[in-house]
Amino acid sequence: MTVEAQKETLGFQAEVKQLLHLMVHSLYSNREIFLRELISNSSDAVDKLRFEALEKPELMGSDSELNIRVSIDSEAGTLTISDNGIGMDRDEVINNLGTIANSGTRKFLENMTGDQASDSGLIGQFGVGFYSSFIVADEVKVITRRADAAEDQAVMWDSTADGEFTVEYTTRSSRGTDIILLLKDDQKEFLDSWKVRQIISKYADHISLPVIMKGEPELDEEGKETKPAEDEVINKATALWTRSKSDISEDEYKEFYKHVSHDFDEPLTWSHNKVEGKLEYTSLLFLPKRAPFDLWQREAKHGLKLFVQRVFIMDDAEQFMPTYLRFVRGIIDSNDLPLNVSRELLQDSKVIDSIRSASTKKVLDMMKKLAKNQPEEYQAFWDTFGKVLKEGPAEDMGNKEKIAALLRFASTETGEAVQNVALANYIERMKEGQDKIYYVAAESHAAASNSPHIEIFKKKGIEVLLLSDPIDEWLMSHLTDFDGKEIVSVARGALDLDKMEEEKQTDEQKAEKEAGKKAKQEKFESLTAQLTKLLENEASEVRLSERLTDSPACLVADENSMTSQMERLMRSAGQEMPKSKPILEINPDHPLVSRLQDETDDAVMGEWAQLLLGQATLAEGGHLDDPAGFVRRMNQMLMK
Ligand SMILES: Nc1ncnc2c1ncn2[C@@H]1O[C@H](COP(=O)(O)OP(=O)(O)OP(=O)(O)O)[C@@H](O)[C@H]1O
Repeated sequence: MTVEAQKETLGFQAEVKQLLHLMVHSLYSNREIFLRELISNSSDAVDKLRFEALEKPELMGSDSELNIRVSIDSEAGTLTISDNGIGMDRDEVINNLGTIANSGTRKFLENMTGDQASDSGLIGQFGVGFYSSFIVADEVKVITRRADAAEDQAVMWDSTADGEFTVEYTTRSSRGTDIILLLKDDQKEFLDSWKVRQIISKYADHISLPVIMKGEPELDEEGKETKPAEDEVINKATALWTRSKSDISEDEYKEFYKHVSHDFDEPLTWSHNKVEGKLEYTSLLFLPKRAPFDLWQREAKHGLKLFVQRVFIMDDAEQFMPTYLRFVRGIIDSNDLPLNVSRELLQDSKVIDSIRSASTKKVLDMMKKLAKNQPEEYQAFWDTFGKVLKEGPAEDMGNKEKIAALLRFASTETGEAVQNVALANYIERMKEGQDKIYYVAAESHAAASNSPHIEIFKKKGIEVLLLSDPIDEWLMSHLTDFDGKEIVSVARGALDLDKMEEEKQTDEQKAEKEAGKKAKQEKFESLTAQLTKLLENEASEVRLSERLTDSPACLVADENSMTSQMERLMRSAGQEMPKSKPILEINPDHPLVSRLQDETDDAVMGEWAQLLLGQATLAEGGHLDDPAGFVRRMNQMLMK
């Protein structure tokens, strides 16, 4: 059958042009990676073929020796990477090699500033893939025939990266893809067979497919060929995870990570496990160093690569990792799942549940080990992924204690905004008689560390964890204790700090203190009652505070209700929330409050009540319902 070529010229999507330009300029110093990317694509294409051939063996046909071939034509100045994988049809060629399908990547590119220096740093954050060919080539031709194509029908794609590409029909004798690179004048080093071999061993040892090159022919003294060149397999060509751990070098693990994750950077650490017994599977799990650009996008893909008996089944099998570990990359190779397993089947399978639960534990253990043995690396990891890990206690009750041990917080003890205090550190430093872990949550670190709620804690030298990530209140609502110690907000309920001291006190001292407290209560009884009445629409109660030393007033939540910080969060997340009434606590030792004792004018008292409430709201980062009214009252009082 002859097919008309039907040649058409198409423009690259704007983002592709941007990407090409940026890539050629920013990856120049690392240009040999184009070979890694192309071999990686070929390996994926062969994986896809194997998978599709499970159902349709005719796709494999007689050409079942799957491999990748790299060939050099010094005269033509071309380097060609060929595979006998799945191939592409015309539509696939146009979509895959002319646009960027991933909406996350597109959005990411839209955010580029156009400033080469700062954008260069960003480019490594997502896989550069096929387009990296243009770092070394002036022109790239792709000839590809899909495994299910009619007869020898193939497609040729051709571009010089000048904003356009052409596609036309052509022929290819068998299924698969050739990527033909016409090397730039100053990139002829990639025509050197020795150099290319070196790069292949460096980047492709972990790939299970053989990467083949032609060797040199044997010549006699006169230069006549006595034995033709033979095929040589350049890489180790066994799936890395099937090899024994002691055989695999650190560099091989690192390269494998780059292959599965499309990350440019090395991984932080990894865990390679062969599980035998009731279930048989291998897992190889990596913690990345750097957050992927789409860590916070809901639709972002995540999960592990799934293999069944060495056959690639799918990417992004998110069923193997809980959402709070969505940054983990790697593979699972199971011997127990059927080869025709589908995403739907993964949803409810006992095998998946056990692999997921064991792998989750492995990851948590890997983090624990990192925290213990390489605290600096762990800190960097925490700074990058801590906010994600904080989703853990709510999502995974079973591992709550393990996750809690991995959490890090800012604290009054360090005086810094860095989150580097573990709950275990806190417990070690607890005061004699202290049985609770205290925290304050606010909108910013500054608001937390200057919060009136922690004044008494500072005075008594009791450590308070300072929480200011939006997720913190949510986290704490699921993390009510650690290592047998209750975790409590200093902005909720009554404080019982006195109990701590009471143990050391004589009965007389206790009685004296109790009497002092009682006297104060009585002295201020009518004031608190009057204020409670005046603020009946805004506060559930006005009472004397035990937490304040410097500020005149603060708001506290009742033992069972949400703190105002939590309410604000829920509202900003679009939740309808009835406004709950907080308790207003006033400081009997503050001059402003003692002066109020003498106030006789009811109207003035009303203004004072509003001022106290207003400043307590502001001090914890809240918003006033009537800010102009507050300013007016304040100015009035100042003038007096
Ligand atoms: N050798 C090949 N055989 C078949 N399809 C291929 C081949 N090379 C590329 N493709 C197709 O083109 C698509 C785009 O490739 P490209 O390398 O740009 O991105 P990717 O591999 O999807 O991801 P990344 O950019 O992270 O590498 C691939 O997803 C694949 O569908």
